[in-house]
Amino acid sequence: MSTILDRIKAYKLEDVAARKADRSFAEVDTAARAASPVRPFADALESASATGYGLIAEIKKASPSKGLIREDFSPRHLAEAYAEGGAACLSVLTDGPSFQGSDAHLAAARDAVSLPVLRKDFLYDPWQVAESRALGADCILVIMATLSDGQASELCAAALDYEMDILVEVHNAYELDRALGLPSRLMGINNRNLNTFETSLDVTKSLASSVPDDRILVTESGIATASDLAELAGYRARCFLIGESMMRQSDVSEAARSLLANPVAA
Ligand SMILES: O=P(O)(O)OC[C@@H](O)[C@@H](O)c1c[nH]c2ccccc12
Repeated sequence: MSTILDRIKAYKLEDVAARKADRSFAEVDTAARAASPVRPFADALESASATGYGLIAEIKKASPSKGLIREDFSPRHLAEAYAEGGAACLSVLTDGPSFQGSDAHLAAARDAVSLPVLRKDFLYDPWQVAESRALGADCILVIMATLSDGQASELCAAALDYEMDILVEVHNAYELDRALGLPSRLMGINNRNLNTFETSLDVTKSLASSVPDDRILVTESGIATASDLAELAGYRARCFLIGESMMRQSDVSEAARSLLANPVAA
């Protein structure tokens, strides 16, 4: 049976082939090298989480499991509101078919603020890393659940060549073990299984102790309340990637601010 992730991968590979046919690597690489300078993503999380929490606030309109999440959707205004609420970094969905995202959302959000930005999409080909940088992205996502070790290494090498940061994302011990061979400072534990879209904070609780101390642990998905953050902080997570629960509130500044208000001591 094909899973949600299988379906996404199938259309994404077609989409990438079409984009590559349209624009040579040389062209996109030139645009990447001329783009607005990289903003340090991992550094921003490291410094925010030294005393408080490091929040990666996500701009996401819809998802495959929930459908439309937020009607009133201006990436520029949302970026400003998140920055004002204390987010350290932004994450912007650029996938259209499943998340109603777009490349323009990322460009608009990044242009509105000075925060570093993660391109939240499904990357398979170094060409997409160049494209991400050309759009202004400061960090890419490397999803172990959908990549071979070789593909993951290639994506990381391309990101490092542009001096971008890399958020490697894992969901189980096997993926974590593979991810530890990659040159990334950021280790994301996705609480959501991308094949079934089932979400449980227990995923972070069970994997966190296997993440070496020299990696910045980021817990991702399904996080809704200040007590979720406090509970996960008990498993040494101090950086949080949060979308839906804030996107569902009318005042996203206040949503971010209240999650960050009372961090447990580091
Ligand atoms: O909206 P949530 O449950 O707070 O989750 C945010 C983020 O972790 C989630 O959007 C995500 C994590 N990894 C992904 C990979 C692809 C698409 C989306 C994601």
